Amino acid sequence: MTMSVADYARECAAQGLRGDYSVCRADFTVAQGYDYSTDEQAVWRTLCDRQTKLTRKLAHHSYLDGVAELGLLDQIPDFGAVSEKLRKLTGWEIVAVPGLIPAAPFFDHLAHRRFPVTNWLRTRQELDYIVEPDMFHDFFGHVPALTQPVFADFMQMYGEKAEDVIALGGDEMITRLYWYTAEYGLMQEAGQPLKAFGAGLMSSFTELQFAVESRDAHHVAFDLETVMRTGYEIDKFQRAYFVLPSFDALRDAFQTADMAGIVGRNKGKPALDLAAV
Ligand SMILES: C[C@H](O)[C@H](O)[C@H]1CNc2nc(N)[nH]c(=O)c2N1
Ligand SMILES: N[C@@H](Cc1ccccc1)C(=O)O
Ligand SMILES: [Fe+2]
Repeated sequence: MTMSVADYARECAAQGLRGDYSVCRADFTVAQGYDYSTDEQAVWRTLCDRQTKLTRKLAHHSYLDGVAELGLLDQIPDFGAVSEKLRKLTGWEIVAVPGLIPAAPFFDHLAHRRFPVTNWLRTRQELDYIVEPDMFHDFFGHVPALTQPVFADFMQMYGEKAEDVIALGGDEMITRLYWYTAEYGLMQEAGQPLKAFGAGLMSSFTELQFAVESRDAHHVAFDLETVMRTGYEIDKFQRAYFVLPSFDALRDAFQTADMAGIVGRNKGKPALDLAAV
């Protein structure tokens, strides 16, 4: 692992990130510490109610199938109980983290079928959008699809491949790929208008609508190498969203990619300007 918890804690504090990294284990996990206030429980229910009305209409069926399977969004999830359920369905579990964690430990968790979920919740002032991942994003956005066997396998493979790419020096490139697919991807669905696929869209009231429905949203056809060259910002609406033809197309692109070639060609080059793609 390239970064120590202490160094990362200093970096996050300097950037104004909200998590308490002082209590992290070496793999960046913490105890969930289930002691949420009644006000936080109310914020959780409000978030779920508002967002479920949107996802019903705008989310890809692969996500909605997961929500149906996972059920129960009426209170802040107990990570232990959810993990028990997931373990039976797909062999995944969720682990608590204090917030954003570095790419290497993040992908190592995925490779071992553990999904990191932040243990704190956004405030009432951030119902529409928050600039860093919180529990609502991590749980509501990412966890439902982990109940689906094909997706569950894909996410583990993602973690494994990512570790290979990081070893080649491509940590920025693999992070962009994750960003523009798992976080902000759009996906086509037979006989349907364009749908949202990425978790960063599922958890934001305003960006979900913008990305899928706004005429100002810039949509670009998915191309793996282009994605891996395209820079991003985590705290603003995305300047472009890549459109995936299907889940199978994503998996195939991933499986057949010549990652060593891509990294070799692009390492050290400046990120692509989104206005140009
Ligand atoms: C891999 C890439 O950096 C990506 O944005 C990861 C990093 N760390 C994370 N950490 C948390 N808690 N949640 C996330 O969604 C991510 N995403
Ligand atoms: N912007 C997302 C949260 C998020 C931040 C950073 C990275 C990924 C997701 C939301 O409002 O829910
Ligand atoms: Fe995320």
